[in-house]
Amino acid sequence: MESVADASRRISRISSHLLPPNIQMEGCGLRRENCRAKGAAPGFKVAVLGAAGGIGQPLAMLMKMNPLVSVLHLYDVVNSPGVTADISHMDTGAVVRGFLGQSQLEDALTGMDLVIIPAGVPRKPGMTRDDLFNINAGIVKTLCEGIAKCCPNAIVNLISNPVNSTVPIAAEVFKKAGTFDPKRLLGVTMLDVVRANTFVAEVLGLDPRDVDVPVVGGHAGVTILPLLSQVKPPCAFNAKEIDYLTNRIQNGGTEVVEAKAGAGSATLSMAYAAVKFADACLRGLRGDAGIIQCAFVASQVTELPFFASKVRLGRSGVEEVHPLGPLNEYERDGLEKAKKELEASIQKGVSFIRK
Ligand SMILES: NC(=O)c1ccc[n+]([C@@H]2O[C@H](COP(=O)([O-])OP(=O)(O)OC[C@H]3O[C@@H](n4cnc5c(N)ncnc54)[C@H](O)[C@@H]3O)[C@@H](O)[C@H]2O)c1
Ligand SMILES: O=C(O)C[C@H](O)C(=O)O
Repeated sequence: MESVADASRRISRISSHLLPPNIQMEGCGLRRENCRAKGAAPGFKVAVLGAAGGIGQPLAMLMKMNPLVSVLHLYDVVNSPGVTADISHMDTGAVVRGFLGQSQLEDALTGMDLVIIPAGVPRKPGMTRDDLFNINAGIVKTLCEGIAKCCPNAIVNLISNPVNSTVPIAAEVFKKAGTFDPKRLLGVTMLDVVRANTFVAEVLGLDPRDVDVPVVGGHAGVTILPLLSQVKPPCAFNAKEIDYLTNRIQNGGTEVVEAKAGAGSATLSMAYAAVKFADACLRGLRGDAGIIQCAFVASQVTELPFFASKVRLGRSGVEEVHPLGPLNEYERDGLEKAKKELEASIQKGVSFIRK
């Protein structure tokens, strides 16, 4: 089996050119460095950390297809050379470079505009997201230390679970490094919105693309709070529908974990949601107006320091955190339950760094 050191050397060779790592062309007398490619076209530089994983691979593929991306860095502690070689053959504009192992983390991050983090272990049946804390907290800490050092102005999209704790961990790492900008740290809760749109559309008999359900709070169990009273297009649900939809949206992740029966959690729908969210962040960075998405961010919308709600994205990241709007009694009850659990998860993340 190839050692990490050998694989590192191999990926360095592959990554040392702006051209994709296609086969060596000496056989026909042409070396890669003699090709006429001038390097990356204008666009954003994006890194995916955990790029060889279940989410990372389809996410990397979809980001390679995004016309706003000019450079795509794929980092993982295993298998990134293969994923990089594979994706680099796609005939889209982004130049792809691979990075393997901690020794290449800084190169992976330097100069990035957006860093997407799906690194970490997923759930198995019977586990909660919080059961992932012990492993994923350390992974997120290390990666965020790298971001603070190498690309402190990058927008960070944090996917690794438990999001309700990993976002506070990231914030504490950045505070310690003196680089924390609350506008640039976003926990990705887009999958909850994607699921909510799908399930609500099913109940209403609509096309999910025409449905918009705000989902606020956090990203675990009762902290996932769909605001069904604010669905667009405006509609009414009966009590049975509200119970069914709220439970299904809150337990959508568990539904997938159980169906995968030990083979991990949502990867494909998550990659789709992550790319939808990353694309919104990039359009905001480009200066597009009126880009609103839900995300778990530093917030004053409740008394908690972090909360998921609608945010307006722009050139500096989160430019405005929207208030929750009018809630009905069912949602007000849900909000109290969500806040109780969220407070403990946030505190757990903060203590992990401050201890
Ligand atoms: N926010 C959400 O909505 C959401 C949705 C789905 C999954 N998730 C979470 O995303 C995470 C990844 O899920 P997955 O299914 O892709 O898991 P996976 O095990 O398939 O992939 C994780 C990848 O992370 C890599 N990794 C581990 N340690 C690393 C490190 N220190 N640096 C860089 N990479 C490292 C692994 O090598 C692996 O390739 C899990 O924590 C999961 O719970 C979040
Ligand atoms: O459920 C999980 O563990 C993964 C993810 O958070 C999800 O919502 O699918």
